[in-house]
Parts: sequence; C-alpha cells; structure tokens
Amino acid sequence: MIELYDIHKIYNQGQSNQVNAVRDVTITLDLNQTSVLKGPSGSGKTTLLSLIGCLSRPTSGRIMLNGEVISNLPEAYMSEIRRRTFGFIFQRFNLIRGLSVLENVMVPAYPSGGDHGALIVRGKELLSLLELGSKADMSVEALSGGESQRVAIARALINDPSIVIADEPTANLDTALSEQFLQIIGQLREAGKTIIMTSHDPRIWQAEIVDRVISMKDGGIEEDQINEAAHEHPWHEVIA
Ligand SMILES: Nc1ncnc2c1ncn2[C@@H]1O[C@H](COP(=O)(O)OP(=O)(O)OP(=O)(O)O)[C@@H](O)[C@H]1O
Repeated sequence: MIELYDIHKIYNQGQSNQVNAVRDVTITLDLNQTSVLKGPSGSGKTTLLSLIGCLSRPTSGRIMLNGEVISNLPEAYMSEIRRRTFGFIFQRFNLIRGLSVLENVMVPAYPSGGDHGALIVRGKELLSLLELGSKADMSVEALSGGESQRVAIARALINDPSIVIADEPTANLDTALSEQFLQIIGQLREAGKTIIMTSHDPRIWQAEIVDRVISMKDGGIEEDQINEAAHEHPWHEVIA
C-alpha cells in the first residue's frame, strides 16, 4: 500500500516565483491496481507522480510504502528504494542515443551490479515479450515511436519492479499504439504489478484495465473514482 498524508510540494519556496504544485494531498493507493492521475496542465500530476516514485521529496507531509515511511530517508536509501521498487516510463521515453536497444534496457540494472550474463538474458527475454527480440542490437535512433515506447517499457521492467510509474505514456502515440500500450499494461496488472500513470487521454481513463481515476486541480485532489468495469482479462501471456 502507498499512503500519502498531508502532502505539499512547493517549488522555489519564499521566492517571487514560488509554486504550490501539490497541496494537502492525502490518499491511499492499493497495490496490484492501475491508477490514473488526470487533470489540467499544471494541476500537479507529474509532481505527485515524482513524489510517489521517490524522484523528489515533499516539502511537508509523509509518504509510506508498505507501512514504512519513505519520504524522509537519506538520499542513498531513497535511491535504493527507487531502484528496487519502481520502474519508470517517461513521456519522451528518454532512451539514450548511441546505445543499443538492449543496452538501454539494461541501464537501470547497472547500479545493482550482479551477473552481467544473467542481465543480458533477462533484457533479451523482456525484449522478446514486447516483440522487439530482433531489434536488441539495433541503435535506438532507428526505432519507430511505438518501438521506442516498448523499449522504455522493457527498461522499466528490468529490475522487476512491483510498481510501474508512467508519465503521459501515450502522449506521443497514435490510437493503435495506445491500444497496444493498454494491452501491455493489462498484462502487467494481471502479473500483479501496481501501475500509476498520468494521462490527458480519455482512452486511458476509460480503459477497463484502469481501476481508479484520480482527478487533480490546482495541486489538490478534486475527484477520486473507482472504475467498477475494471475486471480480469484472459491474457494468454503474462509478463512476470
Ligand atoms: N522543477 C520545477 N520548478 C518550478 N516549478 C515547477 C517545477 N516542476 C513543476 N513546476 C510547476 O508546478 C506546477 C505543477 O506542475 P506539474 O508538472 O506537476 O503539472 P502537470 O499536471 O503534470 O502538468 P502537465 O499536464 O502539463 O504535464 C506547474 O505550475 C509547474 O509549472
């Protein structure tokens, strides 16, 4: 369970350009569910996502993961939790040019050390599951948008995170690729992953694999809806 209590995030505090990006957010997110944050541009979605994913710290308030407070840990502990627990999919995919597809997928695993051979095997397995097995050695510059996104998904999964965080994951995808993305998210959900996304895309909020839609406005939570239609899918293949 992820619990947020009285969370505030203020950028440039005390300066003329101060922004109260997240205000007074108290919310509990269950594990093994897919939640989507929606709301107008500037409403604080990305900021809240980055706080949940230990990419930044709240100005005040407390964040707990499975009963442990994580918002006040020293940076070394926080980055270890980040690496162990979360996988990130960014809007622009943030692939590293000059590296191959497989090398990009392996990047988040490097700080943990470990068996390089086993890592290559896992990276290739993930690429195969995402139908990119034949592109492992290709440079990322040569990929299409949909392929780049699937590489970003494989990279997010390399450390077998329990929580996948995705910021506007379909912003650069057409309808068919967005559908494909939702199918992959459905598989991850079936495999027991917790998925937290931001999205402006009604196709995402309305998808039946989405359990909960949280609407933000001016840094606060305006509405919190459970999607009753979210139900089990008979996925043939599950990404473990
Ligand atoms: N690093 C930062 N420094 C200063 N202000 C910031 C920073 N990051 C975000 N903000 C501001 O905080 C507010 C919330 O931004 P945030 O990116 O969380 O919104 P959002 O809902 O994700 O928007 P969008 O849908 O456009 O991505 C905005 O006013 C933004 O300008």
